[in-house]
Amino acid sequence: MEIKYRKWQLIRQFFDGSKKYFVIAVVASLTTTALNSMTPQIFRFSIDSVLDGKKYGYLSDHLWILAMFLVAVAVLSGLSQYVCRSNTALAGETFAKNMRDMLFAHVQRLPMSWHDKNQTGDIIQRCTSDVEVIRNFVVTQLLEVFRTVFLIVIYFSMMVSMNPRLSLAVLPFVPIVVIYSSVFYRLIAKRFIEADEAEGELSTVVQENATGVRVVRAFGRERFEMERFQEKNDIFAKLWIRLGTLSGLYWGVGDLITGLQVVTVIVLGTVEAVQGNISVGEFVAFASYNTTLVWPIRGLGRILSDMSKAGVSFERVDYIIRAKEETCENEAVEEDAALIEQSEDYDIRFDHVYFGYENGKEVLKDIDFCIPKGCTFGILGGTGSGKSTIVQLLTRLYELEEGKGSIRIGGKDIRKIPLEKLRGQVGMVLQEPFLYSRTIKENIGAACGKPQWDEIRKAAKIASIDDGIMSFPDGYETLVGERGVTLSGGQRQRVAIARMLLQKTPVMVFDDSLSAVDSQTDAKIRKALEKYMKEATVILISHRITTLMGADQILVLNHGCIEEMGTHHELIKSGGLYQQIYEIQMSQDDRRKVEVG
Ligand SMILES: Nc1ncnc2c1ncn2[C@@H]1O[C@H](COP(=O)(O)OP(=O)(O)OP(=O)(O)O)[C@@H](O)[C@H]1O
Repeated sequence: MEIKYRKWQLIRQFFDGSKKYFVIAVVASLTTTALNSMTPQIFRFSIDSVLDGKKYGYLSDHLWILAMFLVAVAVLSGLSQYVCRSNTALAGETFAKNMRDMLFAHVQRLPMSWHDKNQTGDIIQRCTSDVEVIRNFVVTQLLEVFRTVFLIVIYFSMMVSMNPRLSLAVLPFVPIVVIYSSVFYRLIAKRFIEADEAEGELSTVVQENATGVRVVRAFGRERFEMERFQEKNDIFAKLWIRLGTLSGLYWGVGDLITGLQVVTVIVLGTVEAVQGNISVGEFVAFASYNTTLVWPIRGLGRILSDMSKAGVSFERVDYIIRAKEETCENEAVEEDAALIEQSEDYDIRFDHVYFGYENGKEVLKDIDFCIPKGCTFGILGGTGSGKSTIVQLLTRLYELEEGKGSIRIGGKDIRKIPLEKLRGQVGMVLQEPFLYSRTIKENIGAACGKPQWDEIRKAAKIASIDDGIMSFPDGYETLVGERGVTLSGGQRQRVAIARMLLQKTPVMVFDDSLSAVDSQTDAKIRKALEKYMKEATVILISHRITTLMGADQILVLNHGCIEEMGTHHELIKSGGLYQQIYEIQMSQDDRRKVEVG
């Protein structure tokens, strides 16, 4: 009950701003139906007047009045049809726009753990084709339901007024067709779910191949990917063929029932006419109402079957909407937000932190350290040791469970800091940074409101990418991505560093973000950064000891546990894991150069 109410609330929200168009469309549609119902009556009067010149007195002598009526009905019907269609389009598009806006805003706020579980292709499909199915049903088909019910009532009243007995013969066909349609609807609903899911899987394969085209080519996986696509495509096609066969059966049986309805009226109507219980004009009008009724009743079946599609699509959209946004829990009190903004103290403290992703495996165990404000803190560790997880927890991309330790910035538990404020304090450059398909200038300024041109240039210079950008014919206006130039891994990382520098956050995280540049450029960037970030707390994650050795403190992670911590010299002296990695990474000559330097 509560779920139904929630869904109803949701539909009402989608209807915001489009209700009046919908109401106008319904009124116009009913007006058209009422006007069209007059046409058979005009035929009836005309035919009976021709056959019996005295039947309708004055009207029988002036048939041109009926002709004028016919023209007036046609004009008014055309007008109301126009009003109906234009308002249906307005209602539909406003409704769909609301849905898309709401979905997009919600997806933006869903936690990383939700994104990990859901495939991009499937999310896209839910936000596009499913929205379209719902729009079509709620606006176009719901309108059709109103029109059909009104049509059945009004046409049937006309038929009863002309010949109740003949009307009784038609009556049983209405529930038969409606019941038959709803049984079909139940039958087909499950098949639609399967077909929709198959479409989602197909979209995912296409999306993965489009984004990972380089990997596919580099590993010669075209054949494998084609087979994978064909397999999904086969399943998809088979499901739709099955649906098509079922629909064919539905329409075939439906045709038979409605054919019987028409035949019944013609046979019984002829008998009634011969017996003089119905005039020829009335019989023609009756047959006309009956034939017109057949299709809308049949259409009800189609709407009901589309209802199953819309129901499935609504479920799929609601799956996204009901997912909890990341700000829902632990929403902070405003005072805490103000405190963190005013605070001069940005010490970062991990207090006995334990963490595992949703698959259950514990990734971090008893992580306990403190980074004093203004410090440069290095994190070294093998692949999968949990380095990125540490910084993802710091920015609450993943939430720490209650009782599994705490993380504090400036003495405030990060769960008590509103996400926007927290992420406004911690800038981050990832190992594989994402760049938008926009110009380089826009990419660098993306994290900042309205950056000045000289600030953009300065950030690019510190990140050692200014020369590279200026070497492109369009300089900073060069488009990046699918429609523009393809930047190398190192160039992308440096553009992302410049973007983060513009944010001017008190805490800066470099998550293996110099991995794709050579050692010399790495050193050059670090030197420029040192000068720039005097006040900032810097967290450097790297596999490369040369990147980290200048840090004030270095934490060595091993399988999610802190192995050791200290300055470069302390760690070398201790003869532990750090020293072993150092030995492996440095040749004798390198070591001498570094140590002397
Ligand atoms: N979103 C996720 N869902 C489930 N497991 C994850 C997720 N992200 C990382 N892991 C797992 O957590 C562990 C630590 O990953 P993490 O990315 O923190 O390691 P890392 O030290 O940064 O590795 P690398 O140096 O290769 O980037 C790995 O075993 C990884 O498979």
